[in-house]
Amino acid sequence: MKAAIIGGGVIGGGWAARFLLNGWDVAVFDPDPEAERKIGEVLTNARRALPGLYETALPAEGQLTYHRDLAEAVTGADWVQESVPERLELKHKVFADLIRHTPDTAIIGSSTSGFKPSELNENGARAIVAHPFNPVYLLPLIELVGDADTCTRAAAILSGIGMFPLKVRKEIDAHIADRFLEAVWREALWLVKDGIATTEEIDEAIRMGFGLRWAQMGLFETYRVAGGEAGMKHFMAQFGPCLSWPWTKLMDVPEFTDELVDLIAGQSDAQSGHMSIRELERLRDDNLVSMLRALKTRGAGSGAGRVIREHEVDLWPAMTDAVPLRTVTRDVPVDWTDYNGHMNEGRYGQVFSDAADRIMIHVGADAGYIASGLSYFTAETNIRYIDECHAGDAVYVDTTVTLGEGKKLRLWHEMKRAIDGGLLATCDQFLLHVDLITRKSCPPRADVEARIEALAALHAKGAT
Ligand SMILES: NC(=O)C1=CN([C@@H]2O[C@H](COP(=O)(O)OP(=O)(O)OC[C@H]3O[C@@H](n4cnc5c(N)ncnc54)[C@H](O)[C@@H]3O)[C@@H](O)[C@H]2O)C=CC1
Ligand SMILES: C[N+](C)(C)CC(=O)CC(=O)[O-]
Repeated sequence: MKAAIIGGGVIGGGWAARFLLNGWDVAVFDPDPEAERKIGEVLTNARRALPGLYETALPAEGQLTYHRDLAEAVTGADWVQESVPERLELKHKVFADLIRHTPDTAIIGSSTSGFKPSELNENGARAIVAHPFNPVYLLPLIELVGDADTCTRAAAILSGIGMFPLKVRKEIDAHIADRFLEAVWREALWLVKDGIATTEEIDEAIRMGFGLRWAQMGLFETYRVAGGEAGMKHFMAQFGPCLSWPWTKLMDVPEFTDELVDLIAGQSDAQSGHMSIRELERLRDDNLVSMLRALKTRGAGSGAGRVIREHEVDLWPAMTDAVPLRTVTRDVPVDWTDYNGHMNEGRYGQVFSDAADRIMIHVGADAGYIASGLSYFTAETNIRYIDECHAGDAVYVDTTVTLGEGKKLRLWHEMKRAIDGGLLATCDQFLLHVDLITRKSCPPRADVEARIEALAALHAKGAT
């Protein structure tokens, strides 16, 4: 599959990374001579962050090309994403070119933050709004607005690259999410202009409190809980009247005078000017990866964590009866490294535990089997740490079944670096089959026992 990225700035660069790291070929058209360097830097950050969201490897990267000619960039494209600056006349000019050269089968998406499809298509273009959020390679939300059939096709494609398509029912200026962002931005500008708070104090008010709530429950679920046992009706009765008290400046927007711009830019420099934009991006990405990974862990996942869990299901490679078995292929996430600058020892246990889980699934001791009250417990592990590995390293685990006899299962795992096959760690792991009700060891179900014994016999014969 091929994506053409028209405009490779902050958002176009993020789109290029999202498609490329999900295995698409990407062609970029941007007249800025600096575009290639900027996209290269965005890609370096994306490669470090995105694969770490998953417990298994993403597809092999596609091919990235840069083009001086728009027609060449869109040739053979399945998706064309316009991300030029937010000026309607510029978008119209770009669409006029795109309509002439884009294959009829390709979807044309616009990253516009606020224009409606009817405005974008005034001159006969056929674009839909596909509005992403920065950083496009990490945040799943994508607002789709426009022709219903095209949006349905678009949603399937975007789900396939790990995004969360939200179809907007009716076109409206600034779609859904930017209506909120504008409201918050407007209030924040007033608070700075009126000398009530600095940029830093406003950021603290968000990140120390409601910002954390919003990432996992949104607005309405959070307020339902805030209504206590009496719920949403009580919450609305108590806080509804505040809307007409002066708790908000409503639609009144402060004028962007030079004085206000200098005030805000100056405070922002004092707050964050000690870090470069790329450093701030890496800090943001590391925090987002940690938060998104945390949101994956409960049940089927919460909020954006659920989207990553669902995407991951399609990424697991099928397992065959090879000897040894390739049980893990993954990248080391940024939050797995410690003060020594390498993967923490505890995480090796996680990797080998994941490898054992894959063996269990392979022999039929899967989620249904566990729900039936049977499982395996690890009774002993002996890990040897042989070489260091770091955030972003691609690694894999090869596993041999060294014993499969009744309730006893013994596994030998070798964790290796993907780039050169270098041995990173080994693990000798002994597991016992258990009854989850009595919490005592017991023989496996006959079919699982037969699979384990067959695997052990095959592995005893040696590598295929
Ligand atoms: N920056 C943000 O936070 C977000 C921006 N957006 C939307 O994404 C779009 C792009 O915004 P940014 O990436 O922030 O802007 P940007 O200024 O970072 O990048 C725009 C890029 O378009 C290129 N460009 C200009 N004219 C062009 C042309 N005729 N053909 C091809 N490329 C051209 C520029 O050289 C530049 O690299 C806008 O519609 C914006 O509303 C959407 C979500 C978030
Ligand atoms: C500021 N903005 C309107 C361009 C923001 C967006 O459109 C989405 C985002 O990433 O915040």
